[in-house]
Amino acid sequence: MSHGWGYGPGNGPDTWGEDFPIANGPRQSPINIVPKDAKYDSTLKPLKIKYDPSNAKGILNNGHSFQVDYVDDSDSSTLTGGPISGTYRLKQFHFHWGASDDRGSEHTINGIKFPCELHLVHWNTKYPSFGDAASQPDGLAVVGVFLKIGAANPRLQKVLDALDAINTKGKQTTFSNFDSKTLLPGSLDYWTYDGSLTTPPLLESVTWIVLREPISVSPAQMAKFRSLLFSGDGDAPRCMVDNYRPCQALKGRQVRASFK
Ligand SMILES: CN(C)c1nnc([C@H](N)S(N)(=O)=O)s1
Ligand SMILES: [Zn+2]
Repeated sequence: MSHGWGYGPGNGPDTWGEDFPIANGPRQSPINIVPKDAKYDSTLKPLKIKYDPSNAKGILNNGHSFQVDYVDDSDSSTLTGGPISGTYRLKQFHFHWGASDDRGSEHTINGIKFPCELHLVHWNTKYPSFGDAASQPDGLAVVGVFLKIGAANPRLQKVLDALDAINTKGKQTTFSNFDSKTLLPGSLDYWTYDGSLTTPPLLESVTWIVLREPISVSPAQMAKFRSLLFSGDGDAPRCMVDNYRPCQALKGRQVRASFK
């Protein structure tokens, strides 16, 4: 019986192409960002991010990461401007991280991996739902933020404090009144390129917006991420670590920069 995709030896990123042939497509993510090869584009607008903390609704261990889900039935939490046209609604945010501080991010900078990467997932409201948008080339916009080892980040703490309640796959709990804008760094300078979801179904529908400035995370806070399990209650415990896809070929794509 074929088990679902994951990050282990038998179901990891190198096997995903068996069930999801788009894994070898022309616009796969993540990628290695080489700042000197990125082209400054003066037509790129500043990011405009408006999040309503009351839209936060829950936090879930989905067996691959954990995600904070948002109410997305109105335009109260949106991303506009930047490289995108129109209005994209915040659907959820989640993270990818490593077993040790030398790896964990999905995107890399000059081949350098960060210990963790935050993804804020948005969908284009020109389509009726996230599901419809996810199959369109301009359907999704994901803001990526690197986490760098340093001082403890107080803005992360409410999220990390909720992890004890969702330690195994399928567990969820309410998570309300959280302003995910507080997770962003001071500068919204970004790189952008056309890419994909980094987990199956790997749909090539994402405008990636990767922020240049990382946010901080302490070693103790990283240990909290690593306290989660991929496995469900009653299963043999498997630590949730190294839940990142390796970088994919650029295949001729241009990475643009919003800054000189
Ligand atoms: C269904 N949603 C919101 C997502 N599906 N795949 C996602 C990936 N984890 S990522 N990293 O955002 O492309 S997010
Ligand atoms: Zn992600």
